[in-house]
Amino acid sequence: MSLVVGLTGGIASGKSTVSNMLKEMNITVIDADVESRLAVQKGEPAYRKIIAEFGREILLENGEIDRAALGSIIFHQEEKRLLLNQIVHPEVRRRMNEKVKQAKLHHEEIIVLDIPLLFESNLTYMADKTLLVYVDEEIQLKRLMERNHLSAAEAEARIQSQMPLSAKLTLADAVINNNGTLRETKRQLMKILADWGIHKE
Ligand SMILES: CC(C)(COP(=O)(O)OP(=O)(O)OC[C@H]1O[C@@H](n2cnc3c(N)ncnc32)[C@H](O)[C@@H]1O)[C@@H](O)C(=O)NCCC(=O)NCCS
Ligand SMILES: Nc1ncnc2c1ncn2[C@@H]1O[C@H](COP(=O)(O)OP(=O)(O)OP(=O)(O)O)[C@@H](O)[C@H]1O
Repeated sequence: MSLVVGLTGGIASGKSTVSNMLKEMNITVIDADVESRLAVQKGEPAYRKIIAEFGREILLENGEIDRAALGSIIFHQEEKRLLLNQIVHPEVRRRMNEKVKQAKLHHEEIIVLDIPLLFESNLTYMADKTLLVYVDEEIQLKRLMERNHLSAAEAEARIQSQMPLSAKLTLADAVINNNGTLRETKRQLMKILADWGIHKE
């Protein structure tokens, strides 16, 4: 019976960093952000719905979604964000469920679902355990600004579009404090996996 772990956090809290550590241990990670990108590619059902709702001004020259343009809309207008979520999230859930099914057929010891909005979208039913990657807000803001080359206002708008990380602390089964070094994050990850009966090098 596979252990299904819902990995979550906040934007730029370190989910992908932890996901990469898990992949290095040959653990299957199913990434909601990756599935979300695939779901909105040209020709996909969600692609047509997004154009119908947001217009062709959110397209690049090559006809693909201009992610920066769409982001600048939805991270500043809640009703537009909810509209996009209604279009994209069902497709993401469908695609992830398919991949979970495939992974379970291979009787994998552990399957990790990297879902940024695990708690916001009430998706904890998909997982046996939830693992939060926590970071202090000022570090989160700094890392997001540096990674995405965003202004403080733009980064803050993205952070404010999610449940505060402090509120997620009480919801998760386990927490990795990612304020420190990668080495410290890895050590916490290995201990949590071991506590859950998953022993990796
Ligand atoms: C708005 C979009 C086009 C911006 O694309 P961009 O490449 O800049 O960001 P990316 O997709 O890599 O997301 C980066 C992070 O932003 C946060 N985020 C993305 N979408 C949302 C959302 N609807 N609500 C809150 N936070 C979000 C997540 O922490 C995510 O990890 C894209 O995020 C999108 O299509 N979002 C809607 C689908 C969604 O909710 N995805 C996130 C979880 S499935
Ligand atoms: N412990 C750490 N020390 C220093 N930098 C870190 C640490 N953890 C993550 N980072 C950096 O912070 C940024 C955000 O990390 P990461 O991309 O893993 O976050 P995320 O939660 O996956 O973000 P998103 O919500 O956008 O998917 C990246 O540039 C990453 O290299």
